[in-house]
Amino acid sequence: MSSWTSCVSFKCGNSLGCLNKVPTKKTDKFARRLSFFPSQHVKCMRCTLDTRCSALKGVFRVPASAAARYSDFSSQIRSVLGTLASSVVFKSFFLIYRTKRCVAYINDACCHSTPNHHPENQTNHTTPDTPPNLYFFSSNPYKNSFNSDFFIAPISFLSSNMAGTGLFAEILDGDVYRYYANGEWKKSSSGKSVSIINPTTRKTQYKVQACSQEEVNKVMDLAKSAQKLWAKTPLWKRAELLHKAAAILKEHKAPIAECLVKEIAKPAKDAVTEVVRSGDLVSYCAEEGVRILGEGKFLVSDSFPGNERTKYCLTSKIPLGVILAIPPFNYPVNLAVSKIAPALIAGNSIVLKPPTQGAVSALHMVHCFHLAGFPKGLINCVTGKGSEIGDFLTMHPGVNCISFTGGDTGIAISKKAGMIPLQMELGGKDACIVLEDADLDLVAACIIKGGFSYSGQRCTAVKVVLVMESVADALVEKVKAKVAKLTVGPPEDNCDITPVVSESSANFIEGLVMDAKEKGATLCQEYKREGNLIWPLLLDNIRPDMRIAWEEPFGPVLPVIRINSVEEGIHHCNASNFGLQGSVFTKDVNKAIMISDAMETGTVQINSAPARGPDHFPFQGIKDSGIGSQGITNSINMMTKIKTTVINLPSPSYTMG
Ligand SMILES: NC(=O)C1=CN([C@@H]2O[C@H](COP(=O)(O)OP(=O)(O)OC[C@H]3O[C@@H](n4cnc5c(N)ncnc54)[C@H](OP(=O)(O)O)[C@@H]3O)[C@@H](O)[C@H]2O)C=CC1
Ligand SMILES: O=C(O)[C@H](O)COP(=O)(O)O
Repeated sequence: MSSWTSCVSFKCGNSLGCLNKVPTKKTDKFARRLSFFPSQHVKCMRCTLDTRCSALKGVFRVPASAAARYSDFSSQIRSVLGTLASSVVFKSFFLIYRTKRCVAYINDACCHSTPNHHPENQTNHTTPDTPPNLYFFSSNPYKNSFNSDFFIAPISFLSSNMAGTGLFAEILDGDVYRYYANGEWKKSSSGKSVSIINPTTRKTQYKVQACSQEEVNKVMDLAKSAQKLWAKTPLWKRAELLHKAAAILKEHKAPIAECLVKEIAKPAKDAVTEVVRSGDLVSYCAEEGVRILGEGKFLVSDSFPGNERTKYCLTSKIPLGVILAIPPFNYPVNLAVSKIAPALIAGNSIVLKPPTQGAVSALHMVHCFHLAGFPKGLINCVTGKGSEIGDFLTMHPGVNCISFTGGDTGIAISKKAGMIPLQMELGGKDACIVLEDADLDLVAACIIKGGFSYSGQRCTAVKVVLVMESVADALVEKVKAKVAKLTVGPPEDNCDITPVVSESSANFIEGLVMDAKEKGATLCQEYKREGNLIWPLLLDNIRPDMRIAWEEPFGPVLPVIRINSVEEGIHHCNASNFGLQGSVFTKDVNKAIMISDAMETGTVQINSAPARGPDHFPFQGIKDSGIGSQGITNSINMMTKIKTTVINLPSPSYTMG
């Protein structure tokens, strides 16, 4: 059976100007109306990232194996459109219906060339590679020049826009995504899969292979052999491949972003940003690697007391071997490439274990590296639940270094791992100390961006505000006004606040809110939750006996503690078991430096919210927030070891050195 996935797609764009405003909810309803498709065969792949009025707004995918059943759907789709037309909310479909030119093409490989020069219609609409049963239905917004209301979209149009199709089709086996080993996409012999739940719909969105321990063993062997050859590959060639991977990644930002929207409910625009940022990180890493790995050290012996210059010491950085990379759900692409790219440029191989929520985004990203042409076995990606294969991976004797980002799991890993270098980026309770002289408008803006972007699910999110009592009322009012403007809803609609990653996460956040409420906190907004969606909430008058004063909610709820002195703020910050980032807002630079010195965190931001980026800045946590430092340069260095060669001379030489 061909691995092609057949498609039924529609556009709700036309040249009459109303369609860009059609809320995506309507496309969902439209999907449901197509009830003649059994639900297991239909996935609504809303494609709202592209805001052109003519952009593809919805695609229904039908497995090739089931496609034959729908060969008579043309008349049915017409009748669905007819029904929809009776409803004013389906304005766009109404317009389409009124034209009565609704056409569906079935197995139609005929050519509808597009004479006009609009960029969208530049592609050749001949479909010689059309797989059997490719159904495509779409309105043509440029009917004046095209002289028809519908056209067959080229395969390439779909390929570059949808997860698991076109170039990405080979990573999917039926409805389960494959894992990647030895340069091939594979099905696990375990016969088991792991479901990925869409945080918005709370239904299974994707499935990935549950890799077995035997498969992990095999992957480790492959990675070990591939690394030996890769270490002998010239640095410029390693860099060249990384640049290629970066370009492919950025070119395919749309399907990867689509996965991020579906798997982790990242707002669509932020999802695209994550992919682009990741491509940039990979390129920067290639350049930085060429610079810093191209240099070594030359030492002479006579600088140490009692020595003549009879020894020349050459130092260089060599790879560690196999790097195990484990990123968290919230940046499954960016925090994966921040480990993969430094590892590869430094001559290491990679075994990636993506987070379950985010695994499909990561698999698409890995495919971009595959397409770039890296040697077989150098990059591998095993999927499965961390709770099931995590220990086996982290304690595997084939692993030479672990680069992990996540929560307390990292503390447990550090206790179990062998004598290998560890890079741990863990949780945080990033405090924001606000002094009396601070620019409160700036503070309020930073608190909103820092505390609520991606619904607070960032390790660097502002997680507690420590504000001087004298300005607390004014600040709380300003933040409240901004919270009221945050949009709440599905990630497809680019809302500011989207559902948190899981029901258990939402329950945990709710527990923190209820604890604070019972102990007398002031809820500045009404607490509201629907499924995994929690409305943004500012909690004022938080006291140290409340859990939320210390625990990391990883959600859109932000505690405010009123303080009476700077020392009180510093004390609260330092009493935390976390030490990732902190920030201080004041116009007095001397005070800012003093406070920065006193805060026991890896980074202090002066007059801005905590942030990891730009990605070449050093990034580290102390205490329970981590071990070691990230950031491109530090990660490359961390993934190497120093090798020295000493040339012993028969007699002192002062000609060199
Ligand atoms: N300091 C930093 O840079 C950052 C820290 N974080 C922190 O991460 C947390 C949220 O991320 P989240 O993904 O929930 O974190 P988790 O610690 O739950 O998971 C992180 C990764 O570890 C895997 N994992 C789970 N159990 C094991 C195990 N026994 N052995 C090995 N790997 C395992 C997970 O896989 P699976 O999904 O299959 O369980 C996932 O890939 C927050 O605390 C946040 O602060 C997040 C981003 C950045
Ligand atoms: O995982 C996280 O939370 C990221 O490290 C945050 O990155 P950012 O601060 O650059 O968004």
